[in-house]
Amino acid sequence: ALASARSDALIWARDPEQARAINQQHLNPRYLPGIDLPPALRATSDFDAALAHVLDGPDPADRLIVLGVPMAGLADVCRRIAQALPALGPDAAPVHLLWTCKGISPDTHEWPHQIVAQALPDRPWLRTGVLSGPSFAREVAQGLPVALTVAGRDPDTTRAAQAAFHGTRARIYGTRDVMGVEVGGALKNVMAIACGISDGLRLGTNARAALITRGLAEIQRLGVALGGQADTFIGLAGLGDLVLTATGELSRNRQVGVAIGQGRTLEDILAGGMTAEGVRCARAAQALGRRHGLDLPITDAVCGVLFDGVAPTQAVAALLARDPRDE
Ligand SMILES: NC(=O)C1=CN([C@@H]2O[C@H](COP(=O)(O)OP(=O)(O)OC[C@H]3O[C@@H](n4cnc5c(N)ncnc54)[C@H](OP(=O)(O)O)[C@@H]3O)[C@@H](O)[C@H]2O)C=CC1
Ligand SMILES: O=C(CO)COP(=O)(O)O
Repeated sequence: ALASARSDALIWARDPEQARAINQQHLNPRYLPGIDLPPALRATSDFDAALAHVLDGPDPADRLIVLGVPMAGLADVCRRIAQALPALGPDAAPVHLLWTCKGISPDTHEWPHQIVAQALPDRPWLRTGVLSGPSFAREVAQGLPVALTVAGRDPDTTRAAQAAFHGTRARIYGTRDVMGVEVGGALKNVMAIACGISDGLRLGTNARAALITRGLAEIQRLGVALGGQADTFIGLAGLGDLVLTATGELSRNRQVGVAIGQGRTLEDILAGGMTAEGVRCARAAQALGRRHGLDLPITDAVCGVLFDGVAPTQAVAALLARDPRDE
């Protein structure tokens, strides 16, 4: 998206072959086959060179890094940034660092902003935030319109992201609610698995709408308990991304659910190495809910099916048999 409107967008890929394909053929055959990338987009597999490119740009007000790695790679990439970024003085122009990952650490139950803060402490010139919302990568790469939320504690960060993407096909809304945006992004993946299971079982569109609506209530319940703002969950990073992922055929989390509903095993589905963040974060969401004394029945049902051998039909029956309650 950035390279569609600016000539200075540089992508770093750890695989030199991928960087070469982007530079020479303007293609990303592994992840976005068949899509022509903007000719202005350049790539490198040299991490230090990528960081130098950010620091040496002509406009010091324009230093922006977007981390597009999955949760499993976030700490690692942040540590590399910590090693490679020189210490800048207190008067240095800020460097804005955004991440796109959606999830919770399965081991430590940490959120992305906590992982980033731990890996990159004591750098007042580094301003951080999360970029999230309904955004299938393939559609963004095709130049189709997309609206996203950027959340950062410092308004400079949201402004920097909005300015960087202005003039592209991506429209960015700002908020300060980092926690709410991260909870929305992580939990919608769990709900997308639930909707996929329902659709794989051919339970119909009424059931899907029920799961989306009650799933949103569950996401909001956890998000507010963790300090997020209730309104965030009816925005792009909440309802927007939930609707997209629970219903859109491009969603990998939804695809996992559909395959399970059709009778395949999780091991078999993930054997190809597909990133489905909802699988990795469902248990952590469940644990956080329990710690806060919250009722998260859909998350519990997804965990039961994914990890505890509960049959999908049995999980549906258990959800329907819960005691009646007020909406
Ligand atoms: N795909 C989408 O439509 C969207 C994804 N997201 C979120 O963004 C995050 C990234 O998703 P996505 O791009 O789809 O993930 P993919 O797994 O498809 O791609 C990840 C990219 O990150 C690289 N990578 C993975 N681990 C590391 C690491 N430890 N160090 C360096 N590079 C690494 C991969 O490199 P290599 O090929 O060498 O393995 C690959 O280039 C996820 O949390 C996802 O939920 C958010 C919005 C939309
Ligand atoms: O987060 C996404 C769209 O906003 C991508 O969803 P999947 O990870 O389920 O493909």
